[in-house]
Amino acid sequence: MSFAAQPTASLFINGQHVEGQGDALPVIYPYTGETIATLYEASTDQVAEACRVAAAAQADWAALAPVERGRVLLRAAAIIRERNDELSRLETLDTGKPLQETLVADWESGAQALEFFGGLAATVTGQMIPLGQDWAYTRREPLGVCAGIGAWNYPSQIACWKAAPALVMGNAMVFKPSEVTPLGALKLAEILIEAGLPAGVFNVVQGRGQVGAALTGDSNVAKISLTGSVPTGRRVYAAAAEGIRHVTLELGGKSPLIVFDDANLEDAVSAAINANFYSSGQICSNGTRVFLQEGIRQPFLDRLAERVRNIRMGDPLDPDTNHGPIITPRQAEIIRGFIESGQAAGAQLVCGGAGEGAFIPPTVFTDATDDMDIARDEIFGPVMTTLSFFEEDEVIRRANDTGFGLAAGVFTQDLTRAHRVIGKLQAGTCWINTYNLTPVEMPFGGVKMSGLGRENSAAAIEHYSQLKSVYVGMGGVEAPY
Ligand SMILES: NC(=O)C1=CN([C@@H]2O[C@H](COP(=O)(O)OP(=O)(O)OC[C@H]3O[C@@H](n4cnc5c(N)ncnc54)[C@H](O)[C@@H]3O)[C@@H](O)[C@H]2O)C=CC1
Repeated sequence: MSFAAQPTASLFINGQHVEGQGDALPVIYPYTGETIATLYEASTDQVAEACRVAAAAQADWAALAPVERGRVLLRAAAIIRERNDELSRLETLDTGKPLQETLVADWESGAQALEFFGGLAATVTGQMIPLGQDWAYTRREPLGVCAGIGAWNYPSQIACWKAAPALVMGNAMVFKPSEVTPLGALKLAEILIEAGLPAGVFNVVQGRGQVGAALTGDSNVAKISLTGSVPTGRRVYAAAAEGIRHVTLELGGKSPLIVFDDANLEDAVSAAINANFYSSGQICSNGTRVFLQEGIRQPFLDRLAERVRNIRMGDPLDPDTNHGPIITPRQAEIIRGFIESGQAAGAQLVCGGAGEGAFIPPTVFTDATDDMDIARDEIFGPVMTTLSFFEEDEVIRRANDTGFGLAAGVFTQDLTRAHRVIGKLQAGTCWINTYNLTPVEMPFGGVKMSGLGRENSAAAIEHYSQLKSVYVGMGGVEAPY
């Protein structure tokens, strides 16, 4: 491959590239199955060293004026934009996602987070609380060392979404990307140094689950922010409890997208495509349970099947490709298992199916029922399950009948119904007449099993800081004796 994916070394600690002392971590390009780089996991000692270094660097970083910290992030955002082409190619090699997507959705979204929090830095203030003669004030202070742990579907975006609010509030970070997609975070570390971040404030360790577990349990770590599956979230939460550490959990989902009879058909179909097939369906907030009101059901399915024929599946580096391979053979096998189980349970395929090798085409099921696995479990692949409904109350009840609560969408032209239904849906991130737009200005996160805390927006500031209250005595002090 002409494009060099092999990084200088696997880890980034204290501003230096450092080779990992653990097991090998091959980086496989999902399209060809070719090993494009070999990295090495961090040893337990190296994880501890990264956390120590971060703790040592954090105090001076926190002592800077917020506007100075913000400036570093703004410079990093500018560097990312200058190098977007090169970074997006690397992201495509790391994830297999079409260049058409990575050029606009991955590093660009990361740059927006750095820009947003960089600009917000100087606006974070405390409160002055009058108490008669005395008064109190609050300070919003950093937590210390934050651990970031990422999933493989948006590796660089996830790294930026976690680093930006953490760093701007004066924390240091040790980030562990997914073992499947380790490359982008190393680029972010280099870019932040180039933008003026002091060495040690942002560090990268690599490895599988046990490296994540070591990070989660490190005594220097004050907070863990995980993007991953529910089972991993449960483990991280339990480990965090041991040290009473803060957590943000961005976990999985099985989100409803409800299309009423009066919806704009073309928009609803577009949204359902975006909500199920972008990134080959490997998106946590996807609206994979598409509830269709009986009157719009058939026109919707017909138009969807027609539109899906325009898919261009193939080489992710080809600028015309809009549907890439599945991240790993193992994930493809899991997705195929769900497709088989849907068929065995009696659901009908409108289009798609098992596909071949790394590719699974956009797959749509109809005649599904709420109790089928394809309607209950997160598939994390390009599989849409459509379910029909008649009444508003009925669909709200069925939409909420899940342990997950990440996202939800409603399509209707009836303004009052849109807000009424959204008000009753148990989901952290909702859309009306669109789907899967996650601008940095809007809080993002889930309820129920889909997670805790919020990323993006000013809401994220609260999750990367803590309040100190200061009572100021202005008079004498009385005592009982
Ligand atoms: N809500 C959100 O923002 C998002 C959620 N996700 C969810 O992520 C999942 C897919 O990503 P995967 O990488 O397969 O998830 P995963 O849960 O297998 O792994 C996530 C990360 O956790 C690490 N990890 C594994 N065991 C650990 C442990 N015991 N302690 C600490 N870290 C550990 C992994 O190495 C990886 O870096 C899906 O469920 C998806 O819904 C993905 C993207 C966004």
